[in-house]
Amino acid sequence: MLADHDLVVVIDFGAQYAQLIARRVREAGVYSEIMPHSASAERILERKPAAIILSGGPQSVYAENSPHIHPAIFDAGVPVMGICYGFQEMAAAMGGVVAKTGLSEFGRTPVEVDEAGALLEGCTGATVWMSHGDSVTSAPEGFTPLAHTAGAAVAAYENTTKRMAGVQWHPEVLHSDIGQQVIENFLVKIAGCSQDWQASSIVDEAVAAVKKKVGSKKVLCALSGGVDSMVAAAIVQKAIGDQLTCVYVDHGLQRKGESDQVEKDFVEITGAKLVVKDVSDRFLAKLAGVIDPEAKRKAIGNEFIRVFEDTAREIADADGIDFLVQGTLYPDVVESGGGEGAANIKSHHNVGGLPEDMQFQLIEPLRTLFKDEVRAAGMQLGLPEKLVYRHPFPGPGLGIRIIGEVTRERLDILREADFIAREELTKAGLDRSIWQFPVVLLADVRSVGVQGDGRTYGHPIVLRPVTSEDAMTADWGRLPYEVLEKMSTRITNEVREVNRVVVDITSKPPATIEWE
Ligand SMILES: Nc1ncnc2c1ncn2[C@@H]1O[C@H](COP(=O)(O)OP(=O)(O)OP(=O)(O)O)[C@@H](O)[C@H]1O
Ligand SMILES: O=c1[nH]c(=O)c2[nH+]cn([C@@H]3O[C@H](COP(=O)(O)O)[C@@H](O)[C@H]3O)c2[nH]1
Ligand SMILES: NC(=O)CC[C@H](N)C(=O)O
Ligand SMILES: [Mg+2]
Repeated sequence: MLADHDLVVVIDFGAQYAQLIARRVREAGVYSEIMPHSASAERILERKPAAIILSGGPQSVYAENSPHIHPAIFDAGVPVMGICYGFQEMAAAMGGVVAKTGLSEFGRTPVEVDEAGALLEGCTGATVWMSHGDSVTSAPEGFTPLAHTAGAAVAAYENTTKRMAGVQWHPEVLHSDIGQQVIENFLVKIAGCSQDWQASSIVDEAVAAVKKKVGSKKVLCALSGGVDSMVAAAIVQKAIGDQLTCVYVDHGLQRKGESDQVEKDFVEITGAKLVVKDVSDRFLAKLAGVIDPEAKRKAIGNEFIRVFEDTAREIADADGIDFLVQGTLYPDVVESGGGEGAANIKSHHNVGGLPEDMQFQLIEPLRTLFKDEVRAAGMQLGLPEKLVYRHPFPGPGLGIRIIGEVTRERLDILREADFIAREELTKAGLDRSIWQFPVVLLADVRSVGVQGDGRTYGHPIVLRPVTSEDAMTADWGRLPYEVLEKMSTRITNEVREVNRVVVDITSKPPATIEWE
């Protein structure tokens, strides 16, 4: 398949962003795949890579048992780029010094360019996205240090003779200026790759793969009304038509108006079969007394599957139903610890929250993709823009936006506050500039207020507007003060139990988008 194209191998050291690196390389017109750091040097070199990129990772290169690449990789004459942990790994392997300096940097960081070289050509300074605790304090001999930040004495280096280079920051994330440029500079100027690869249609490949896998069997699709499952369903419907039945689970953790909209919009647009399961009692019973976020996620993930199993039994013919379609995306997989050696950040209900005894074979046509790639596929499939650009909403819904136990009463409070905040966002015309807008109830926190000349002892609501491209990194959304004021006034006036509204101004990292 790749006989005519250069291949860039991304070595995954347990990064949150390995797939994102591969994707940026593909965006630069060079085909790219990921391999685990545990792959042997022979296995990697057998692929005849035109270049290798070493990803970031949670470990420290000098620590015992930290992951390493075989030194043969650095001697093979193949161009290598290191990113974050990979940058530190390359520095250490080539004779530089890596240390914990006590100067961590997380999120937006200004970088000063000392000498642009080939890697940073044309750049004098930039704002980049950092996420590190260790630093390269001295570049290896023969490597030119190119840049520094307040917390990283050497933030970039290159050795054009050896065709090696690296950066401490994350050029693969959207929030780094000159990110794509740095990757392209490495690929083209340092490694000499040809930019002749084009992503063939994601949709056509996925349709063919589903046809082959399913044959004439019946398939169930978990449909949430969100973009991902709608695109997944549309792909499967294109492949196997009315062998498909969609199931929407109304678990009582939805936002106001959500359930009606799913029934109306989806069936109208696709004409697919839809079963709606009204099971809020079941979910609330499973969530009673549960406070730990991971326990909540697992309880919800389990119950989802139990409902799908019940539905499969109800509608199956003699053959039964073996396949379950989910709109899982790559961020769901990697955050659930599904990347090679990746840390478990949170168990997404559809990946890490699935029960161990699940009988279904999963069909997840979007599992290696990111939200904006899915949106592009949705537009290509002819789905309406209004639905394709809906804000994402997590499967566990308001259940992970109530910090504390989930009860009906608390859900009602949050549902109202969320509705007001979203209504004001839409009125202000900001739906497209804000990527997602969680509204969170701090149910176990109370504070004193004065309302109508009397004392109140109510709950705070947190507004969490964010900008992002793919949920892997995010910045806090700068809502205009007038809009925030309107939200705050309306929420405290209209939702009796709330007497305080606060805004979350943290990027991801260090925070995540959701609070649990
Ligand atoms: N209420 C629900 N009923 C049935 N399936 C669901 C429900 N909520 C989530 N799912 C399943 O879990 C998957 C992951 O949920 P997620 O919220 O990430 O995706 P989505 O809802 O399809 O898209 P979006 O990210 O835009 O909300 C969905 O694609 C869908 O397959
Ligand atoms: O379907 C889902 N099931 C889950 O369990 C889940 N947890 C987080 N999210 C969504 O994923 C994106 C990244 O979220 P975080 O920054 O909070 O990890 C954001 O868009 C979140 O809303 C989920 N979606
Ligand atoms: N994001 C990373 O790759 C981090 C690398 C290393 N764990 C550090 O903290 O410096
Ligand atoms: Mg959703």
